[in-house]
Amino acid sequence: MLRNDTLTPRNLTLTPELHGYLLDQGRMTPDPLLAEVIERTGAAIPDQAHMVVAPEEGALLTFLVRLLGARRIVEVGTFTGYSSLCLARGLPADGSLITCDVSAEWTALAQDFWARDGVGDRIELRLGPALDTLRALPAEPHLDLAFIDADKPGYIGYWEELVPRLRPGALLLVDNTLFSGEVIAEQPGEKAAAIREFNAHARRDPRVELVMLPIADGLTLARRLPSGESPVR
Ligand SMILES: C[S@@+](CC[C@H](N)C(=O)[O-])C[C@H]1O[C@@H](n2cnc3c(N)ncnc32)[C@H](O)[C@@H]1O
Repeated sequence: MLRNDTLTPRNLTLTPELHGYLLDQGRMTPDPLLAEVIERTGAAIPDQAHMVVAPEEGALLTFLVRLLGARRIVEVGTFTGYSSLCLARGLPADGSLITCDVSAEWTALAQDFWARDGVGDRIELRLGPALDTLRALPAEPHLDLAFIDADKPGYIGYWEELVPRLRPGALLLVDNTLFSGEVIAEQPGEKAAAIREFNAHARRDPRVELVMLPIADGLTLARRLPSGESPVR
């Protein structure tokens, strides 16, 4: 068994300059519409603007949708629509994204951006507590990808509704799973404690295999195992 102190973290501190280089060289710099989402969110909702996913994470969402050839997606946590745009842009013309939120005010901004991007017809906004929306979805496995990025104490409930609805091989992505590093604090705050409980819950789940990436605030990728397939680890 490898001791923890023999594992050297390889992660870099991203200075603004290095972050700019990463976005540029990875072709992940927000295009004018995505940049406008960031700017208008900052102007309209300055206290909450940090909730928009990072540009590199948004680019990864589009990439994964395309990689999987995903056609049916569910998102929990719309806000002003940045991640929805990234997900919808990866969909084929007949693909669909259902996105859940409780705020009519914040998602009004999102709807404007989607329409202007030409992906509005692929996105269905469902307003109301996400748990109710997820419970109303068909129970059988039909989703190719799902993304959780909403209230942290709700994560386990969202996971439990989404995992059975994933097709074999489908991906469930979960945001903020390192929660600014607070997940390992001795006395984590309420949200970090909820994420820690969620992480332990996901880690024990035999229906999926997992990786956790230190991108942005931490992103967990869970792949629904086809029946008879064992996790690689
Ligand atoms: C972190 S933000 C989502 C950010 C978004 N993914 C983006 O890239 O801009 C979380 C969102 O979850 C929504 N939310 C909070 N509690 C919710 C609930 N119980 N059901 C549905 N949405 C909820 C909030 O209104 C907020 O817009």
